[in-house]
Amino acid sequence: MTLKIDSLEVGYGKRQVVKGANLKVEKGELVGLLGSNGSGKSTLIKTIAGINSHTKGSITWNGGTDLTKLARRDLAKIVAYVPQSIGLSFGLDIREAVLLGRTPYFGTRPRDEDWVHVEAAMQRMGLDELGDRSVTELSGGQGQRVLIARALAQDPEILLLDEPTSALDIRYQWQTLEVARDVTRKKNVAAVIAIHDLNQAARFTDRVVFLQDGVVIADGPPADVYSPELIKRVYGVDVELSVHKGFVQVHPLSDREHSHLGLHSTTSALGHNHHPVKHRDYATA
Ligand SMILES: Nc1ncnc2c1ncn2[C@@H]1O[C@H](COP(=O)(O)OP(=O)(O)OP(=O)(O)O)[C@@H](O)[C@H]1O
Repeated sequence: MTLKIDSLEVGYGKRQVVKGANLKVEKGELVGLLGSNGSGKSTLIKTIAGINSHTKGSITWNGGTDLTKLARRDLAKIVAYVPQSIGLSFGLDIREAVLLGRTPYFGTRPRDEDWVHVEAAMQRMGLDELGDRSVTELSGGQGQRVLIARALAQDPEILLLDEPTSALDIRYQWQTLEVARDVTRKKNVAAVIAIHDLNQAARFTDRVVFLQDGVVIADGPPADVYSPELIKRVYGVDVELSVHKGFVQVHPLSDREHSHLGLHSTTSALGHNHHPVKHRDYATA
């Protein structure tokens, strides 16, 4: 089963933002969506989630279901979306806010089964102690964890996470990425995560996709895709790469280090645990 995005075009008014993007995500795969600010990551994710509409191309699931044609309730049984910002409803406690993830499944009243999903999701996100607190009392990071729990309670086939760790402290950043990876694997979910931290993406995702100006310019496992040339092209930053505990890592160079090492060096300066990475070259657009 595959989420397939073909030649997708999305804009705001006359301005095109996603300009013919292609992407495939298999069940059980966590794909990191990378790219500079404004490259179109959120727009792409929101379009898959049915929030933005596209002007051209297609978004299909499982060999032919056109996600853009599904009724909202049916779409919500397949796709869960964790937005960048909080925007939680007033007057709800945390448990009720997480229960919103179950609304596609029940009629007027939640069933026992729905509460089981709610409690499990709250526990996963470390919210079980906070269940009765009002969502209006939460810190930014706690609110973000509620949104992730709501998406987990939804028990989706496709999980879309838009920078879910941006408000979290390091413990919950790692916990969230671990949960995203575990849910993807154990529940066989197709997951896309927009993320800025290249090193966390390398650590937790199966594949990374770089978006530049609304177009996918690189797609593959982080160790194959990351290169100083690509990162310079996307972010305008000189970096060197290393491998730490089996994961490719990116180290931005200061001007001084940069002139010392020379342009586009892949030589690690970080000691025994770090080894230079071979990389592909990408043609400039
Ligand atoms: N609601 C909107 N109306 C008009 N333009 C928008 C809207 N949302 C986003 N844009 C524009 O679309 C472009 C892509 O924005 P988008 O939020 O998709 O980028 P992004 O890659 O997610 O950025 P970031 O890394 O900063 O979150 C930007 O130029 C942005 O100004």
